[in-house]
Amino acid sequence: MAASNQPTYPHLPPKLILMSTKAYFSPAHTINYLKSLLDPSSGIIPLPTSDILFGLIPDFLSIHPCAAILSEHSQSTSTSSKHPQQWPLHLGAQDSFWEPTYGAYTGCTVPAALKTLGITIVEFGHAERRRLLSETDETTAKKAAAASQTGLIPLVCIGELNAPDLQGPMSMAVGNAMSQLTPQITSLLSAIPLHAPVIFAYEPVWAIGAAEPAGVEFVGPVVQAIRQVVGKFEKTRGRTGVTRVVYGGSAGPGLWSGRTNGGMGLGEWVDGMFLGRFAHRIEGVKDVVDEVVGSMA
Ligand SMILES: O=C(CO)COP(=O)(O)O
Repeated sequence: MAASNQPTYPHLPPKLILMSTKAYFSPAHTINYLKSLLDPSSGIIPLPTSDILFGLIPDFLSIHPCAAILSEHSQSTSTSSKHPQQWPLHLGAQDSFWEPTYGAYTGCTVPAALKTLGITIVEFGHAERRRLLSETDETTAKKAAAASQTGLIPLVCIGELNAPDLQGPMSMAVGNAMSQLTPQITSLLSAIPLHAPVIFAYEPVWAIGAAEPAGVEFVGPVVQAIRQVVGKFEKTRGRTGVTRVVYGGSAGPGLWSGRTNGGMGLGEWVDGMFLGRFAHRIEGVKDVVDEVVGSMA
């Protein structure tokens, strides 16, 4: 019987807490940061990994030593499986090339190489890459397709450019955002295998690197509309893969639970959080983890 060349994918739990260090840290800093996350005194690890995916997405130079640390950590704490999916946190990459495997692609990192290190998630289409490197929906979809074909989970950033006008009707604000988000979603879903899992990171471009995240009263209905676009695609095109939607853009402690937002918690709307600057302090990560775990009790 011919071997199936359909890739298998890591389990995608219902809740996700993801952190990207972008290019903020030196490799030595990232290694110390990872060690702090893993240190029992931080009170973060272990998490119930079948319910929550906790993931760190470091820069490319730091990936190899981070993978070695995680592999060693899981060997010292477990007598059973040492598979990367049993590591205390998932390791992601901030990009990969649109060819799935090795070749003459100077300066590129192919998904096959990432997979050998235990990487499970690859981020694509971040607003910073779209702005600084002219990445488009098309290149994002091509890259995500190559990662999907390799059995990695694409984490695809989508977002509208301008802040909404909240003086007018909310339906209009959401509609304006969706006019930019819908093609970002459908071009991506059209490129990956129908059974491939995907994580969409809804990151309103105007809310990245800001003092405050976008308001829950706006993000909630936008995320609902994103899910409708995905649902329609599933119905009309036969998509069966799991889709999760997380929020990023100045996300930090208090947002999930609503503690800092008059009780309106984002946790009711999204499947997870994608942290940037507010993960730089280990205590901030611990706060967010506690909020997510607390909401699942
Ligand atoms: O872009 C982000 C995550 O990808 C969020 O970054 P900030 O939290 O720094 O806004």
